[in-house]
Amino acid sequence: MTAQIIDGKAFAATVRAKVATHVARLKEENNLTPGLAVVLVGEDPASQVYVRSKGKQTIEAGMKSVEHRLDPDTTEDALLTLIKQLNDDATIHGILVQLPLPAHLDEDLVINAIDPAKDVDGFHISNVGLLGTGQKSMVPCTPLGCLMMLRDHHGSLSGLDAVVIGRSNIVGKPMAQLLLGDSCTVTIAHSRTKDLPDVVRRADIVVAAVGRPQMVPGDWIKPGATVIDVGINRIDAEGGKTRLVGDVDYESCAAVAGAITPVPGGVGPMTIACLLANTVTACCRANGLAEPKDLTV
Ligand SMILES: NC(=O)C1=CN([C@@H]2O[C@H](COP(=O)(O)OP(=O)(O)OC[C@H]3O[C@@H](n4cnc5c(N)ncnc54)[C@H](OP(=O)(O)O)[C@@H]3O)[C@@H](O)[C@H]2O)C=CC1
Ligand SMILES: Nc1nc(=O)c2c([nH]1)NC[C@@H]1CN(c3ccc(C(=O)N[C@@H](CCC(=O)O)C(=O)O)cc3)C=[N+]21
Repeated sequence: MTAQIIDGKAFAATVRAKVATHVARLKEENNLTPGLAVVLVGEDPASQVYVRSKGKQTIEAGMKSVEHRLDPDTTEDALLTLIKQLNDDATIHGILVQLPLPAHLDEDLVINAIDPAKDVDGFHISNVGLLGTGQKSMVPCTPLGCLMMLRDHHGSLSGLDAVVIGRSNIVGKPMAQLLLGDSCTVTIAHSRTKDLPDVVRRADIVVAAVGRPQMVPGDWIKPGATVIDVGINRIDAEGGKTRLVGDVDYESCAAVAGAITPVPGGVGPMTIACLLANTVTACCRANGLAEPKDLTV
């Protein structure tokens, strides 16, 4: 079997077009412009690329984009002061602090200082708790993008066996919550999991969020399964160049899977589209307006 390619890049473009429609409507009817602030501490080159493309796509959707690039040695107090300013700024509806932060900054403390209503990443403890109990929250962008592609491909996910490889707070755990919410039977695997190949072989849905280039080979995949590759890894390529690969070995997995997301062009673009969608949702909630129903389902 050769897997169907799930085109995250094209899907994300349709989400961004809907976002742009809602942004235009908010401007026209309510004189509102959704605003997103991105905070980057330090000079990690990969992070700078993400921040640039988030900023560009935010503006293309008609929204306000604000970027704060801070020195790598920024103090916790200075960062918390900036977050308070953004919390108090009525023109800013979404705040994203790029992770990971430099080691001298307490990530939990910083994330939990963001107003949960503006926490478009969905990482604040209050949003994590709401998601875990099935209540309305801000849903983390990467898992949300994965869920949208899965629902689009499968229709119902009810009763399917899903394995999430990785248990980070930003991808693995919220991904598992969303799959459980859609009535999958969910297994969360991690670095201590026994017999990972056997665990993965049982899955109808495999979500790989490990951070290890091409770690999952095709012979771990049940024939016909759906493979969602969250990994973004830059590896050396021929001619002294580099290229992006995921956490699964694309060629061998695509030969057995029923469907697979590519890297690049899969989960990454959906993450940014969901970030814009969450910002529109936050803007509507902040102004007591009905929130769009067609953005993230
Ligand atoms: N496309 C996108 O939009 C995004 C992509 N990413 C990418 O997704 C990947 C994962 O990111 P993130 O969740 O932040 O990473 P983390 O490093 O925070 O978590 C990695 C997880 O993988 C597990 N793991 C590591 N090695 C193994 C192994 N050999 N076998 C099984 N499990 C293992 C770890 O287990 P343990 O807990 O036991 O250590 C951990 O739970 C990265 O490539 C990252 O770049 C991340 C965010 C967004
Ligand atoms: N608070 C926070 N929220 C995040 O959502 C967050 C973060 N911190 N830290 C870093 C990770 C990583 N991440 C990506 C988003 C989009 C692409 C993306 O669009 N990738 C393109 C390729 C980009 C390229 O060519 O470099 C693709 O996969 O097609 C990748 C990675 C969000 N993250």
